Amino acid sequence: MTIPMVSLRDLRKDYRAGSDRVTALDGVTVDLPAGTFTAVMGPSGSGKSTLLHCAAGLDRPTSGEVVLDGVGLSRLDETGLALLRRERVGFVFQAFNLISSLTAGQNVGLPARLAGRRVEPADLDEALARVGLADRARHRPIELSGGQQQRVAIARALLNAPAVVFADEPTGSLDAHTSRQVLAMLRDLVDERGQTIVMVTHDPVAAAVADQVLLLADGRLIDRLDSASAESIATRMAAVEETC
Ligand SMILES: Nc1ncnc2c1ncn2[C@@H]1O[C@H](COP(=O)(O)OP(=O)(O)OP(=O)(O)O)[C@@H](O)[C@H]1O
Repeated sequence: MTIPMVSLRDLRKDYRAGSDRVTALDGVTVDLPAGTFTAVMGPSGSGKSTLLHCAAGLDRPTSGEVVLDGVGLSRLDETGLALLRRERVGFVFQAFNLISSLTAGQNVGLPARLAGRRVEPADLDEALARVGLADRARHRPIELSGGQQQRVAIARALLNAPAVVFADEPTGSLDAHTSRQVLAMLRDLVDERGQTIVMVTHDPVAAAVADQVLLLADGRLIDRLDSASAESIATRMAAVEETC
């Protein structure tokens, strides 16, 4: 039996804006097995980012439970959550969020240094080598292409050997060719290192790289596609958009 790396149990998230209440997640239950690549798709406002944020311990659900790498997040206080995010979770965002005055290597090591940890140069070199940028450690972000900058951000996310990497539209600001390279690299991390990845995307081509695609609509998990092609994902998405 495959052990889930991330379990979402009846996850619900309500936001209050004045007297209005928005239900962003409406009872999502799903297991994401270790060493698999999951894409989260759905129309705008369907709850994708909310799901990612709750699953990663960046936000707390209104009710329900997240179990990440065996740890129930509801029993952690804010310090515990911050520690879990730092030690067990890697983040990759659409905007690469690199510091322009620092080299690629320094960017990769920055979160660990800020957390007060000593970072060995060999670990930085290895993290950059893993994303194919061994020869770019001393380059600043402006001297790197968009795809290379995103790979630096991925190396940064991998430095602590996180249990799960959460990626929010990681290819959203890349062209099709560069996007394919970054996706292929994420796929390799899953296949060769057993990394667990959860990625929010609007792009069926990106989602097709995943092992499973979770489809959200109105905060509910309405479908799960396994090893689906970009065409079948696009067709299913179009049908969902039509009914929304
Ligand atoms: N901080 C907030 N306060 C109030 N409502 C919010 C807040 N964050 C999200 N929402 C609402 O919750 C719902 C889900 O939002 P979410 O950002 O998770 O959707 P999404 O699927 O990621 O959308 P998109 O694809 O457009 O980024 C939306 O109706 C949104 O307006």
